[in-house]
Amino acid sequence: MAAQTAAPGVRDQEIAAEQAHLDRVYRRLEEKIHEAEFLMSDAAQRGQVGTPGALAERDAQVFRAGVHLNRLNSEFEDFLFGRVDLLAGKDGKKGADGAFTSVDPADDAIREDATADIAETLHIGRIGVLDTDYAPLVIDWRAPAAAPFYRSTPVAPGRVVRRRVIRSKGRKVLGVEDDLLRPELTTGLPVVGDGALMAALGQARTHSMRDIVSSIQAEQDLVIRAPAASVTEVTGGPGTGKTAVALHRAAYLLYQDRRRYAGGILCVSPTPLLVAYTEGVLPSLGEEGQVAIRAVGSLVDGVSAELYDEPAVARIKGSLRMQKVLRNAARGCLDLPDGGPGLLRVVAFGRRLELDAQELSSVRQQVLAGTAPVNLLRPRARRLLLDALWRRTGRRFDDTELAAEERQGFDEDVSTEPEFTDFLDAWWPVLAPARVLAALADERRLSRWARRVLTPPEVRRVARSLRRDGFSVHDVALLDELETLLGSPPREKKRELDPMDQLTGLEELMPQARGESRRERADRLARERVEYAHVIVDEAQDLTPMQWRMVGRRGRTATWTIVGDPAQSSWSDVDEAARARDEALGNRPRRRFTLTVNYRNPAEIAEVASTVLALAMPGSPSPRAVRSTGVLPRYEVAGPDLAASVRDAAARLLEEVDGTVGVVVAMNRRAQARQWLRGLGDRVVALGSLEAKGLEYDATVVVSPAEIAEESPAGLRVLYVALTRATQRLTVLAREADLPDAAGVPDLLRAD
Ligand SMILES: Nc1ncnc2c1ncn2[C@@H]1O[C@H](COP(=O)(O)OP(=O)(O)OP(=O)(O)O)[C@@H](O)[C@H]1O
Repeated sequence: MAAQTAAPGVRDQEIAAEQAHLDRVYRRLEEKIHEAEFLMSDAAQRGQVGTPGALAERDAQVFRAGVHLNRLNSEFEDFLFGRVDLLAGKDGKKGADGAFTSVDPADDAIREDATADIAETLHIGRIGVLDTDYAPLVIDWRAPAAAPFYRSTPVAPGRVVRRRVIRSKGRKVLGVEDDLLRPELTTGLPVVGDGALMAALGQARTHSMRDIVSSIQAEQDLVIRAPAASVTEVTGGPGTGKTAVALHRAAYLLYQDRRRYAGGILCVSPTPLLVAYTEGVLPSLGEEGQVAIRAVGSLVDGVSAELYDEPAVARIKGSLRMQKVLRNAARGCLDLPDGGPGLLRVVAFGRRLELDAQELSSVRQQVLAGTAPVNLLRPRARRLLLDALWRRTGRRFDDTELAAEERQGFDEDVSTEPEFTDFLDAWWPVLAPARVLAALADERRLSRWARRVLTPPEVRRVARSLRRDGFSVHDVALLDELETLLGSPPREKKRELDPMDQLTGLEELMPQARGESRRERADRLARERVEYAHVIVDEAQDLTPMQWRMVGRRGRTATWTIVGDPAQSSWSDVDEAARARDEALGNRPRRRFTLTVNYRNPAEIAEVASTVLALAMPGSPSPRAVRSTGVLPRYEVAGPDLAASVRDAAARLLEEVDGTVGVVVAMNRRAQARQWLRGLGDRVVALGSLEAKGLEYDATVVVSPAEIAEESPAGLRVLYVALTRATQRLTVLAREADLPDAAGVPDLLRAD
């Protein structure tokens, strides 16, 4: 992109000009904080009165003031980050935010001698700020008028002559980076710096993802602002910004239609590590509370699974075949232990009444003929037992009224007898999903429930995996499926949200009224919520069919944003997963986008990765790396002491980069690798290959590509993920199994 560096004096002048603008913005913000504080305390008093009339007075102005107050108090690092200088617009109409919305320049905006005047200058920031005369001092990055800041390119610049990114800390402007989008014009605008994108990409990484609000690129902006209808599907290779775009889209949707998304946005992430890495992005965009970011192993209330099944087990547990097994198990569990009690004996009308095993079994069959969830069939089981006992009394009445009265008395007497209630509890217990899943750990039982669905070796494997302590990531989808099959007995009614709160969002602004922090409130809402208004799925290629069913249940009426890359899929049966995904999304129309530029890896690393991509998914295009560092990947062959070789490679990278180092090993070496790196500090982390999903580091060590590739049928794709995590440097450590050549390059990574 065109950029040229101006003389230092000009740079200082430009920084001073932006400083003057920022000072003005802060003065205005202080006034607004003052106003907002007054309005909020006034609203709180009305809120305590609690009459509908008083509540209704919490109008949109209060809401906006409160949003400002909350956000302003969040102390943004770079509150004001952008500026565009624009030619006169085509129709000259102003939008709701006071800025011209036309994208094309007016016919006479450019004179014949290629000179032009700047007609409008807009500053872009994390929230909008209007001056006292309603002129926009700062435009919210999500407003339509801010789109040219992101969308214009030198090929299609529209009205934008110069785009500027402003770097500031607190209230001080530190620097500016300009892109000149119409270098052919003479406008008198100075251009400073080498462009914002490169400055952002070159920064050292930490263990938290940063927002990209000041350098969103045109193809990304189209996704972020895509209309919310139905399903937005985004594919793109590693580092193309899919995760970043998905998170910015959540913030955008909330800005566009806060009322609709009061129903919550769920963002499903593959691992807890990726949740921890990304969860700071939305608060930095001024959004917190409405978006729940959850690992796929934490979607079921009260469960947080971090164990991984071996690939062969994961493959079975994730497949749709488990539906049938679980259905059998949910019903079969009623017979535990040992077929359940075999005799019901009660006393009524002074007589002993009994139902033997055979009669009980026929009652059970009759009840199970219904399709309702097992726990919800309990009242029917109770009724049919009473019917059978009543028949045992042999009573007959000609008078139907009398018969009904007698029968009612009988039911009341019998059903409150401890003999009857204890029997019912044992014979038709309220089943919890965890109990049913635990029952599958018994191989004999499982083979009964899995007859003609799983092979005997598969039964053995699954049963064995369920005998260890704790749940695996794949168990969680099974628990959720069981929850549906079993049904929850009616729970205590939750407090209804005050509809007025939802209208004005006041609860979000004043959580202190309930004595809870914003974070506590977000957690509480997430727990109470079972369905969401919008569901974002990150790394969607990894969801197994059973996981798609689980996620689908949380967004039955939602709109969706789904981001992923088939070439990074660690799931072996890609077609089965695609079918389950179609089922979860139904026949909602889909809008598809592809991202093509790799912002993470320098070209030198991307090239090595593309060698593996050609093996993992022949014919799949590699994204284009946006920059090159001139630093080639380093190839080393591990000595007999693998631990020492890994440690040395990591230590060397720690000296070479300022930020983080990730060491990626095959899953079964995870625990070992943590030990190897002990004492090297918290800039370095050890990761199992599946845990590396979505993460990035300044430098990475990939230990034995062959070991990673051979771990599972999807191993080559997992290796592709491992090789694409570094922003600056990559060391590949080969072992014997990698068949390294004389230069240490493993067989799998050789281009020939
Ligand atoms: N427009 C941009 N400006 C600055 N940085 C960007 C931009 N787009 C992406 N990045 C950076 O590139 C890196 C990769 O982005 P992200 O993790 O969202 O990619 P991804 O497509 O999800 O990758 P993967 O498929 O490997 O998980 C991140 O550091 C992100 O901040």
